[in-house]
Amino acid sequence: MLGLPAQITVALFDLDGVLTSTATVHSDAWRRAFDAFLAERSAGAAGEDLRPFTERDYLDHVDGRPRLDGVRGFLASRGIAVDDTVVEAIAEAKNAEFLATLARDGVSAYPGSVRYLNAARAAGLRIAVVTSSKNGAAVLEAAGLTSFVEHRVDGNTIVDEHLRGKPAPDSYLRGAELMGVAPANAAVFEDAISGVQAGAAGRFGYVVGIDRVGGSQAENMTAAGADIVVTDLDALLPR
Ligand SMILES: O=P(O)(O)OC[C@H]1O[C@@H](O)[C@H](O)[C@@H](O)[C@@H]1O
Repeated sequence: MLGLPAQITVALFDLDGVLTSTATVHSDAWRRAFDAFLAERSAGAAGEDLRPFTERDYLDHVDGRPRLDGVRGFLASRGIAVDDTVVEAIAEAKNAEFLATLARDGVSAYPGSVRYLNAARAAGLRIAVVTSSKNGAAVLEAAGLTSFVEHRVDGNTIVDEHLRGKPAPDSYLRGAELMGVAPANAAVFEDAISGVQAGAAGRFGYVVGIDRVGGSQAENMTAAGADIVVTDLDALLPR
């Protein structure tokens, strides 16, 4: 059904970059927050790489991961050690940037994803959202997608329930549990390598990679465990 194996009864969708075009809003907010930090730290300790934040940095260290994991992962990749107060300050600066853009520009859902959600609902495929973002509820609401979703696991659930963030499978496993199905009966839809890794680690029945960036992303998704890679969910709908 809908491009998925017959045993799949539940669809677990990541949100930013899968259903809504907010991955770039996150990525821009991160760039502004990290670049302000890097510029200010111009006289860093030896071995620190203080060059500006790049799209590659986002994809490798931040994309799909909970907010604080993203800060820690990126700083570690640059050889920068800071205490928790600094980690939290960068995270807060990023969130302020993200919320400001959201308030200014709103949120748009990918038309192909909305078509897929409607087709899924019509076909009786049950729907949950599994996102690392603490802004998941607000983004779903702003995009007009809340009513499609039976359960939501988000960045707040991850903190409250002490789950490990993606690339660990915990948040997806919690999604399947809330939906009352085994991982083998659920499909994971992801645009981040960390999320594809989470789907593969949880032994989900099918892992769909959505390549929104091009370049080597599709190849990297396959290597991370995606069963199929498409550039839009539309590609899974009957022609
Ligand atoms: O800062 P938030 O809204 O809690 O989001 C955390 C992460 O959520 C993920 O969904 C995004 O892919 C990341 O870019 C983002 O950093």
